[in-house]
Amino acid sequence: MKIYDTLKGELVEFKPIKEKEVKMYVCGPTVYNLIHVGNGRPMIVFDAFRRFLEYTGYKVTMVQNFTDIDDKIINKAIEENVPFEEVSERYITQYWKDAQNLNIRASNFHPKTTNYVQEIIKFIEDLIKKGYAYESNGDVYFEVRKFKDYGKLSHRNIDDMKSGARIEVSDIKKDPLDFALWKNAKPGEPAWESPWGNGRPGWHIECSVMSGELLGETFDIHAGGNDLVFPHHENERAQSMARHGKEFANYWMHNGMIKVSGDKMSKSIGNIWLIRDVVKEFGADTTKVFILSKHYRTPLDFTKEGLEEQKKSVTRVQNSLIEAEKYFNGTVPFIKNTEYMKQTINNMKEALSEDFNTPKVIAKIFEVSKNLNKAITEKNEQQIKENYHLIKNEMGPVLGIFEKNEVTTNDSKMDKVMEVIINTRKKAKKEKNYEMSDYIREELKKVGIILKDTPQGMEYTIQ
Ligand SMILES: Nc1ncnc2c1ncn2[C@@H]1O[C@H](COP(=O)(O)OP(=O)(O)OP(=O)(O)O)[C@@H](O)[C@H]1O
Ligand SMILES: [Zn+2]
Repeated sequence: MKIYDTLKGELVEFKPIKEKEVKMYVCGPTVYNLIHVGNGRPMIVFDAFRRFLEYTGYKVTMVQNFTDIDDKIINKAIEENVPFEEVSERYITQYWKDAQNLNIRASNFHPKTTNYVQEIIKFIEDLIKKGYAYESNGDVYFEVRKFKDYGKLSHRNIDDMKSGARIEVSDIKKDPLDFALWKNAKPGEPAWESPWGNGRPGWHIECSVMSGELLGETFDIHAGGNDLVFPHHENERAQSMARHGKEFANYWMHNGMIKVSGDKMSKSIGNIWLIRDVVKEFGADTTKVFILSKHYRTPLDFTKEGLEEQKKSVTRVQNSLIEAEKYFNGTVPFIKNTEYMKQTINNMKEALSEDFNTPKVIAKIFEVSKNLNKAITEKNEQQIKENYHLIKNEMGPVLGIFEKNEVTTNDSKMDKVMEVIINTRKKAKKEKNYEMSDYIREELKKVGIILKDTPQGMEYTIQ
């Protein structure tokens, strides 16, 4: 399998540290707001990548952190006049709702920064001992010039960076490039005791610590959005390599940005689309297909038109699956992989082994769905089974799409619930409990569900 490694700046052959095992770390969200489509991209892409690794026989250990202490969280807590934990816990809970709606599997570990403060302190103490960090005014800084490899991941030259205008000048740092490992707490801010006084961890250190604790000092793949390459990942790498004296992550994978009219979709710019709103309007499959139909490293323009377009194709696939199920009265019989199936599966594996080329696989799914429709029209049972199982049990699950019948599941569940309600009302009427039967009718009416007596029995309509 080949992947593009940001550090080497080229496609490279992937070789895990331990045969058939992959340990990977994905930078997770800072939990002070609801997840937007931009944050959704690494979730969707790396969930699919992990599924593919597992599909090809790797045992994967995946870690995705929650940054649950940070300036943005503190500011939100001050705004709302609540403890910072209330903000972070609220958005972690909401994260899980979004992840579940998107059919994204939980990682093996979801560590939170605040649970690793002692390990963080220890890590910083080691960096100071080794001469890579210094204390200043209750803060602790990493001394970038001491780490010879600095800039290698983001392909930047340390002297060019220094002349860059965006780095603030401060008299408490030895060098403007030095970054905070530990921040002295201002009065009233959340703080932990440390050898440097009360304070809290800087942003980058948490990922070095949690990845090291859960995956080891050197692990296979580090992933995240490409907005994190510098400074976040450059700094993570510097800290970890300075402390352990060995490579941090063997491969670096970065997804491109979701953009809106040319700008990065971002909370700070305010051009965000919440993932839950998009899933509600277009469904999880369309949201995921929209993202996976572009190669993960390229920028992707978010437009409603783009989603609408994608929804048409996705609905065609969903309908073809439903029609196949109907053809066999519910369950499409199992079939042993035929030559056609084996070849299609091999094509998929080849595409995904070439820097995770999901657009090729999505295009193939659309083609297989067309074949499925044709087979249904021609009543060719063998081909119905082949094409159906290719989508439903091979290509779909590998990417995390078309696993649930989005079109029907809710409708049929709703039918079932309504059947129970209608029967309860019937029973109430039979027992002359008119108060109860009227209550049921009126309460349903309030939410726009109208009961109607028809020659076939009681029916309902939703307004
Ligand atoms: N527009 C985007 N497109 C793709 N990935 C993104 C985008 N915005 C954030 N990410 C990724 O989402 C993950 C979670 O990031 P985080 O919560 O730190 O968001 P963020 O970068 O602070 O968002 P924002 O810029 O909206 O404040 C990271 O891997 C980050 O790279
Ligand atoms: Zn990180």
